[in-house]
Amino acid sequence: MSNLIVEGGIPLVGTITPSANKNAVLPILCATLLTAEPITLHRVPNITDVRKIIDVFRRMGSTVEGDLDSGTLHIHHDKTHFDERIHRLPEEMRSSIMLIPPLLARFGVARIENDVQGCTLGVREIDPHVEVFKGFGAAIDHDESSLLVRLSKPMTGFSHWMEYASVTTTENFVMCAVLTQGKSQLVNAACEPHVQEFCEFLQAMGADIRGVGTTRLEVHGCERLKGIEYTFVEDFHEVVTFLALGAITGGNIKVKNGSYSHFPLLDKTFKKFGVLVEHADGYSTARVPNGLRVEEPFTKNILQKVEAAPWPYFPADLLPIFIALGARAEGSALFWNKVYDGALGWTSELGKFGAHVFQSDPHRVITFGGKQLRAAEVESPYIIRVAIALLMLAASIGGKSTIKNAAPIRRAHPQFVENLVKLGAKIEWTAEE
Ligand SMILES: CC(=O)N[C@H]1[C@@H](OP(=O)(O)OP(=O)(O)OC[C@H]2O[C@@H](n3ccc(=O)[nH]c3=O)[C@H](O)[C@@H]2O)O[C@H](CO)[C@@H](O)[C@@H]1O
Ligand SMILES: C=C(OP(=O)(O)O)C(=O)O
Repeated sequence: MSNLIVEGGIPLVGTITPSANKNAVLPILCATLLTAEPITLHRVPNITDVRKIIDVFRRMGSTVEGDLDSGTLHIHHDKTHFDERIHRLPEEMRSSIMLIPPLLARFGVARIENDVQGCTLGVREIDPHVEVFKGFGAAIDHDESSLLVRLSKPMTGFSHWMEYASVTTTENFVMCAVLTQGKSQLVNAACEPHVQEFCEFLQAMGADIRGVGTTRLEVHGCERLKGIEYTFVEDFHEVVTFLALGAITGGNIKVKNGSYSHFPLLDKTFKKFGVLVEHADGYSTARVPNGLRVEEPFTKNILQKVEAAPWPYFPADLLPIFIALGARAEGSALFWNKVYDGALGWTSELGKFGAHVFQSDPHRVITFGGKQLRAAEVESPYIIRVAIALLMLAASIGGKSTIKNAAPIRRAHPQFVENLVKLGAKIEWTAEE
C-alpha cells in the first residue's frame, strides 16, 4: 500500500502546467489500434493506466517507442497479433473495455476479464457495452471470469438510443462505427470534454463523425484510418484540482488552461464556495477574497447544492474535490451524485479530520463546513479523486496527516506529488507499490 504523509497548513503557490486527461488519453490509445499506420502522440502522461495499455500493445507485437518521461510515444500497430487465449487485457481499469472495438475490427475477436471496474464508485455496468457490440453484429459469450466478443461477418451500421449518456459506451460505439460500412447513429451520447477530444482525434485520423460535443452523433464509416501526430490538451480535472488546492490552502496557483470554454459551470460551482476563478492569457487562477464561504441561495428552505450528472452538468469525477471545499467552507451545502450509487461512502473518513459531513442517501451528502479541523490518518478507497480530496483537506490543516492507500492518484495524475512539492507542499510517499 502506498501512503502519503502531508505536513499541512502551507499555502501552495506557483505555476503549473497540467497533464493530459487520462480519460481522453486512454480511449485515444485504444483507438490507435484502428490503424496499421504509425501514430505519434505528445504529452502522454506517465500514469499507471497508460503503462498498462502500452504493456499490452507490446505483448501483442506492436511497436511503442519513445518514453513517458518526455511524453512522446511513437506507436505502430503493423505487426500486431491477438490471441484471446493468451492476451489478457489490463484489469482494474475501466478503459480496458475500449480495446474491444479495435480488436474486433482487426481480429474479429476480443476477450476481456470481468474486472474492468476501475474506481470503486458503485455499479459499473457492462450491459450498455454488450448492447452496442451486439448491435454492430457481434456475438457475446460470457462466463464467470470473462466476456468473449466475436464477429462472424463484418460489422454493419447501427442506430441506437442509449438509456443514459455513458462515456465509455459512447466511445466504444464510435470506435465500432468508424470502420463500419454505412451510417451509424447514437442518441443520448455522452459529450464530456474527453469524449470530444477523442472524437476530434478520430476525425484527424480521417473518421467522419458528426455532432461532436452534442448528444446526437452520426458516424459514416470509412475504409481505413490514417496515422497522425497528435498533442494532448490540458486536463480540465487537473486544472480544477490545482485551482482548488490553491484555494483550500490559502495559496494561489496559476494553472495553464487551453480550454476555458469548458469552464463556465465549473467557475460558477467554485463561486458557490467563495472561490473566484479568472481565465486570461492561457492561464486560470483562483482568488478567495472573503474566505471559503458557502453562497446562500435566494430560495428559502433549500441548501446550496452541487448536482453531478453527465456533461454538460457538473462532472461526477470532480465531486470529491468540491466536497473537500465544502467541508472547509463556512456554511452548508448539498452534493448530489446522480451518476453513481456507491461513490460517497468515503465521506465518513472526513470525520477523522473533525469535519461534519452527513450522507443522507447513496447519492447525497451534506457538508456542514467551517468546523475546527485537525490532522488525521485517513484511508482512501480505490477512487482517484477521493485520494485527492483527502489530500486537499490534509494540506489545508496544520500538522502531519496520513492518507493511506493514495496510490490511485497515480492512475490519472503524473508527477502529482512532485508538482505539489514545487508549489511548496511538504508531502511524500511512504511505501512504493
Ligand atoms: C475511463 C473513463 O472515461 N472513465 C469515466 C467514465 O466511466 P464509464 O464510461 O464507466 O461511466 P458511465 O458513463 O458508463 O457511467 C458509470 C455508471 O454510472 C451509472 N450512470 C451513469 C450515468 C447516468 O446517467 N446514469 C447512470 O446510472 C451507471 O451505473 C454506469 O455504469 O465516465 C464516468 C462518468 O463520467 C467517469 O466517472 C469515469 O471517470
Ligand atoms: C473514475 C475514474 O476513472 P475510471 O473510470 O478509469 O475508474 C476517474 O478518472 O475518476
